[in-house]
Amino acid sequence: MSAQAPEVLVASKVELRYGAAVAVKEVSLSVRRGEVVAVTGQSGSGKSSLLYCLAGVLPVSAGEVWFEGNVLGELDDEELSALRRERFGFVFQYGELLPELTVEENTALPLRLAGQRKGEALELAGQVLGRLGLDSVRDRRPSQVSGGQSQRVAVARALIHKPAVVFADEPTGSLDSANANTVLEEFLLLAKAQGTAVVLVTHDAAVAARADTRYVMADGTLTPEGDQ
Ligand SMILES: Nc1ncnc2c1ncn2[C@@H]1O[C@H](COP(=O)(O)OP(=O)(O)OP(=O)(O)O)[C@@H](O)[C@H]1O
Repeated sequence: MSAQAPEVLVASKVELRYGAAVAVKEVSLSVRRGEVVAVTGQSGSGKSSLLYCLAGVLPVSAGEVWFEGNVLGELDDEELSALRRERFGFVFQYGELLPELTVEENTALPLRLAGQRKGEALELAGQVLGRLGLDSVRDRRPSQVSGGQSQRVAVARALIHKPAVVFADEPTGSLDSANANTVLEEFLLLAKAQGTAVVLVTHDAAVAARADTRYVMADGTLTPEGDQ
């Protein structure tokens, strides 16, 4: 990744409190176009809380998150939803596919939500699924595919609309290590190919090792790896 790539997401002294408890403490971070950033740390250290702040899912208690020239906290609900839908992608531990839709329909969902016609959306979904080796399962429901296939579908859905940033919370945490490695590799290759930045939360050092930049979260504080 080029050091010259522009910043797409910048957090400045972000804090998140749940009542009196401070889960994220004065975290500053910048993510460049196409950069893969990993955040590791023990359970309860605040990784997921930080991810939700960066993605505009939870409002910050203090500080600011900047994305494409906007402060997330200054957008109204409609603007924020549109931004999350169109410019961000999400992958979670268990894929979180919609059970009543086929693999292909699940993948096409972000394009459909952005108003793209069904035929075009499904065609693009078919292409992405093909790149991830999922041609043979495109008409199946999520309950009829394996765990690894299901996570690949989640990856396809997160990337299909070419978002600026994908937020991934333990994206391979439900897979065995061989499967996790392959899915992660395909995920990061596809993201790189389209210039999508990835913010990856994981407790797994082997997963974090694939990132361009690594941070460690401890007790709500974020530190570049090696600086502890
Ligand atoms: N909705 C909530 N209300 C109150 N406290 C919360 C809430 N969500 C998380 N916490 C607390 O905030 C702290 C950080 O939690 P968070 O889930 O961000 O950690 P994490 O590093 O992602 O953990 P894990 O690796 O186990 O998912 C923990 O002490 C947790 O108990």
